[in-house]
Amino acid sequence: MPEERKSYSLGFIGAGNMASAIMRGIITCGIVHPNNICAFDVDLDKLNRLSAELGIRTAKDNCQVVSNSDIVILAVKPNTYSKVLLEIKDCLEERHILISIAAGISVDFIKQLIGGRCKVVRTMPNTPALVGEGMTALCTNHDLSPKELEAVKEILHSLGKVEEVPENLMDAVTAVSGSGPAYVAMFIEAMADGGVLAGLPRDLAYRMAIQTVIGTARLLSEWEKHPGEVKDMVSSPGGTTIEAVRHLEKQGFRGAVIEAVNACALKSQALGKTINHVKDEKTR
Ligand SMILES: NC(=O)C1=CN([C@@H]2O[C@H](COP(=O)(O)OP(=O)(O)OC[C@H]3O[C@@H](n4cnc5c(N)ncnc54)[C@H](OP(=O)(O)O)[C@@H]3O)[C@@H](O)[C@H]2O)C=CC1
Ligand SMILES: O=C(O)[C@@H]1CCC=N1
Repeated sequence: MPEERKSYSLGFIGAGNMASAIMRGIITCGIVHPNNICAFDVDLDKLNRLSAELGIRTAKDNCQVVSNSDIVILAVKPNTYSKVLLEIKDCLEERHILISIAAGISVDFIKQLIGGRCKVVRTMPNTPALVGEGMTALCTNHDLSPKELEAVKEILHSLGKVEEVPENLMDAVTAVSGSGPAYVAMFIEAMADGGVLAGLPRDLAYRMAIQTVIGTARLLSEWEKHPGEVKDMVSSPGGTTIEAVRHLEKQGFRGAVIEAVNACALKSQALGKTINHVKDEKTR
């Protein structure tokens, strides 16, 4: 549907896991043509493979990504942000919108490094963007014009659901939706392992565990049920489920998840502090 495609061009600095998930989401949804997507990655093999697969353009360096784009997504690891921002600073113009997807990095930090040369938006996407079921948090931002905000939201909506949150919640968001796919995948793996222990063939155990998570998530989302209500619906008195629930409680299942999410949020916070510290040293 070319008529629905937008005229803005998108640039990616870094073409790793999250960049490729976002690109695939956007291209599948059809809102930006691959010809209007340009990327650079220091790992040229990775960049060229992705370009061959998705039909996106490649740049010779990060500055060329910026010059070729209206909206630039910074998809490198948080500890590479300072280096890349200093590298692209002089290529940035007022027309550019820089989208950060990094854990722990604040809008202020980015703006300071680039000397406020363009608008900056902080987001936290997640990998289910690959299949259009992403959850992206977007920081409330008063910098952007309504039209610019609409363009950014359109890109994020093509990846799945979007929630606007104040920036002070971004570490918690990272801990729930940003990193969450890893915990859910571990749960599915463990559930399938349990199934194999009980005699199921491996592939059948995975299919059943995956569909059970998809189905339960849809039930919670579409019927707006409380999770405890769904647990109660499944647990017959003296039955099989309550036996499993008892074991999960005994092994500290919920406590382990709560502690893991909290540790992740603290790590995101600490990451931000360390990086700000490094930046202070550099610019002193
Ligand atoms: N993975 C996830 O699920 C999520 C990640 N994020 C955020 O996304 C960002 C990227 O993470 P992720 O995709 O997992 O990381 P990856 O390591 O998969 O991707 C980063 C890519 O950037 C490349 N790179 C390193 N230095 C430069 C440079 N100077 N210029 C251009 N490219 C460079 C890396 O190459 P090389 O490997 O050779 O160093 C790598 O290919 C992070 O900030 C993370 O916090 C946010 C939400 C979810
Ligand atoms: O593990 C990380 O640091 C990134 C941030 C959110 C998901 N992955």
